[in-house]
Amino acid sequence: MSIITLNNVQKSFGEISVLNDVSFSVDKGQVVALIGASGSGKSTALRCIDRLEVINGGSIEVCGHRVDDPHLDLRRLRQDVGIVFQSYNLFPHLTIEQNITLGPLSVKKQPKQDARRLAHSVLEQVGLADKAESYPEQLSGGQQQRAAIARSLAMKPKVMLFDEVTSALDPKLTGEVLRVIERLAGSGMTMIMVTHEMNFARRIADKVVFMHQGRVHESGDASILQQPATSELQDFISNEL
Ligand SMILES: Nc1ncnc2c1ncn2[C@@H]1O[C@H](COP(=O)(O)OP(=O)(O)OP(=O)(O)O)[C@@H](O)[C@H]1O
Repeated sequence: MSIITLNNVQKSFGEISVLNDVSFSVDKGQVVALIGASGSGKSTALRCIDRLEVINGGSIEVCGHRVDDPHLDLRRLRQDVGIVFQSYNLFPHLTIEQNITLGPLSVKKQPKQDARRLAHSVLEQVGLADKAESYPEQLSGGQQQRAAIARSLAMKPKVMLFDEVTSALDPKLTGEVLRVIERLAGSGMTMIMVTHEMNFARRIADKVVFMHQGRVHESGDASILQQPATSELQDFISNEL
């Protein structure tokens, strides 16, 4: 059963058409790798799913929310959809625990004790149980990114969107973050990840969506990375490896 559906999505910035007739769906529990060259529209597609961008045509449905509906309840959408970016966006003046409890306290109005308990459980999940009292600047990039993932998880999202979350990290820190994402995928979380980590995509993606010039050019299970049907995907993979 699909939990995310994009149907003929169009998105332009002024005169520039960035997404053309983009359609794909994600089933509950599926891990989707969204791949493609720089500028092919991957981040824009992800941002449209969370209504950080408003689409110009087509439709998007996520966890039962019609994202293109002008009367969409944004707060409810954002509770169901967690999104993590390349830049961790943690508040520098708050401890890791305070960063994580902010959403549960202010959006979900959870009692403080419950929010703290939750923070410790999600920090444990990402291997940062001992960093609750630290400030972001005291953490490595990989640790900050894992804290950002924990912050998203504290909102108990039904789906997670990852936008090139390891692009700013060196290989060792990248590995730490990918292991957290892999564990999350193993626990049944539905996710879309925009990634340039082809080996990672090959290992954990149930479905690969290859974008080229604002269109879904090829999609299928991870075997398309081994045997691409189109020369564009073939070229892309050769350049990435
Ligand atoms: N807010 C914006 N205003 C104008 N143009 C934009 C905006 N956001 C994205 N674009 C343009 O849309 C196109 C697609 O960008 P997008 O970031 O979605 O690509 P991408 O595939 O994620 O690339 P990358 O791998 O480099 O992040 C690019 O040409 C970009 O310049």
